[in-house]
Amino acid sequence: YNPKPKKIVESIRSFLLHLLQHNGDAGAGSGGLQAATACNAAQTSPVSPPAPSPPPNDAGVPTVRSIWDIPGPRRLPLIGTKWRYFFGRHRYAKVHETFMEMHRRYGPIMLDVDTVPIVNLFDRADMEKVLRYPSRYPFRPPTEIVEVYRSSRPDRFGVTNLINAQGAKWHELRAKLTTGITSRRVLQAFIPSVNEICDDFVDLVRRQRADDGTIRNFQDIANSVGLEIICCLVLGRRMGYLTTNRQNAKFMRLAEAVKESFVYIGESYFGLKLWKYVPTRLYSNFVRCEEIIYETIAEIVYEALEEEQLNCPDNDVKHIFISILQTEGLDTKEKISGIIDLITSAIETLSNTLSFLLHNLSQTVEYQREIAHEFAHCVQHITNEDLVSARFTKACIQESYRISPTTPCLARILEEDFQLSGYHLQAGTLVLCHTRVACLSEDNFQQADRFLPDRWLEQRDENDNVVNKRAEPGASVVLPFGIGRRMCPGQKVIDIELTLLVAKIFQNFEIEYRSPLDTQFQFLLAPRTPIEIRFRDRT
Ligand code: HEM
Repeated sequence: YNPKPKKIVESIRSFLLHLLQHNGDAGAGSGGLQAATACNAAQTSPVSPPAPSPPPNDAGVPTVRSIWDIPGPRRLPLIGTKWRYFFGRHRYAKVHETFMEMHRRYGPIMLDVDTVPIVNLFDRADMEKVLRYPSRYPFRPPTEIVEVYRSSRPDRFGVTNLINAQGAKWHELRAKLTTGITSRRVLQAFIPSVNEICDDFVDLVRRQRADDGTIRNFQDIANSVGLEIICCLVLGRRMGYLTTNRQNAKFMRLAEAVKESFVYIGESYFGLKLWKYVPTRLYSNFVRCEEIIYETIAEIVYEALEEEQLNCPDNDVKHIFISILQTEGLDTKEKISGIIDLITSAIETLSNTLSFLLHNLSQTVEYQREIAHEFAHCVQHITNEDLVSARFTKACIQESYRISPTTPCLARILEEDFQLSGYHLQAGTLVLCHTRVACLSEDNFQQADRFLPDRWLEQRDENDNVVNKRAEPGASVVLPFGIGRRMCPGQKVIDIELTLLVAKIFQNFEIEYRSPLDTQFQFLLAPRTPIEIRFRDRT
């Protein structure tokens, strides 16, 4: 670990520079502190306050304002607006609610100041401008703590990885690591295996539920199914996490380490970031999780590789990880850590998304019946055609992404100057597009706080012709997987996985959420655990 005193000087210098600028809270009234402590306000945002119009110059022509004119919480010497996160652990865990409050208070755009200014966007039109910018290599800010740790382990990791890389290097990694998991042909051929895994999941629920039908730690089996599916896709073999005792201590440690590492990544963005200079407890904990993740998954990958070599498979049916390992132009470390990243990305994201979706569906038993009805004709395996025609199930999933996404915002670095909500932002500015806030705003969705899958359904006549296309004005901000060239390469896998899981669950059970759902920000938005769900056999 290398302390970097130069960086400390840089940070201090940049804050001193900010101090020379306007000092925040310029927008909607006074009392930034008050705004920041009002974190537990209601979840949904009413219609947004309009952007204040630009002040006219002497000739009466509205002037374009700079980044430092953007309203936001008061900026303090050296710590900028970071003080907002210093009020106990809950401030950080509830940061998604704080952003709702910030939107209500400051309007469509808000400035935070960290080591650099961060522009928070809440307005749909602004987000569309930024996210739909036709970029060759979209620029997403890297996760610094991952970069710092990985560069301290050159024995294991290449110079960068897919999630953090930029420019031509990112493009190369993206092309070489994700071709298999995004291929329609590969994924369609994978559907029978996902069917089997989902059947095993249903059996596991039956075996593990208590006498009253309750599963007490639902997140554990949700993690197991996520890992089983991604290992089956990438490594081409069943791991047995759902059917055997392999759901053992080692695997539980892996799932826990993935979850915890997201928490530490999230925390590393806030506060004073002392971990950059000294190995703080946060940094040491993060390293501990990363080591568990690397060692456990590397062991799985190497085991699979050994078996593959023993069986000498036909070249045409190469598994995704073998294709990656045989790719030219990347070094072995980049390939192994790329495979590990793909597997890791698929565990917690799926588990959170499934838990939120089941919570939303548990509120209305008719929705559960409608899903069961949609798949009633599938006695054995569900096919690709069944998945495509399951309109109601897809509408439920889409609505759940809108109302309870696991990724509440998307980050970009502007590649050219932009005018957003009347402010001039220069190329290089870091912006956060708060899609969750926009999805919960009445500006974009009527009855935004209600789970209403019908809003995504077209009206059809008796011959199944569309007679009325529903046009939700806010549809463009429902972006659970991001957008553009940098969007999530796992989307198609998750589409299949989630639809099949929901289909099999409601073919077999009616569910009831037994634990209250509380959300916490852990880099991803996650349900507070443990989650208790009662599964009653469908009669
Ligand atoms: C419900 C599950 C998932 C959600 C909600 C999700 C969401 C996201 C989002 C929002 C991004 C950033 C996109 C952007 O900046 O535009 C992303 C990136 C990424 N995701 Fe996912 N993801 C999920 C599952 C997966 C799975 C299953 C995999 C792997 C198979 C995966 C691998 C990745 C990778 C590698 C990136 C970085 C892509 C790049 O920078 O080029 N994700 N994901």
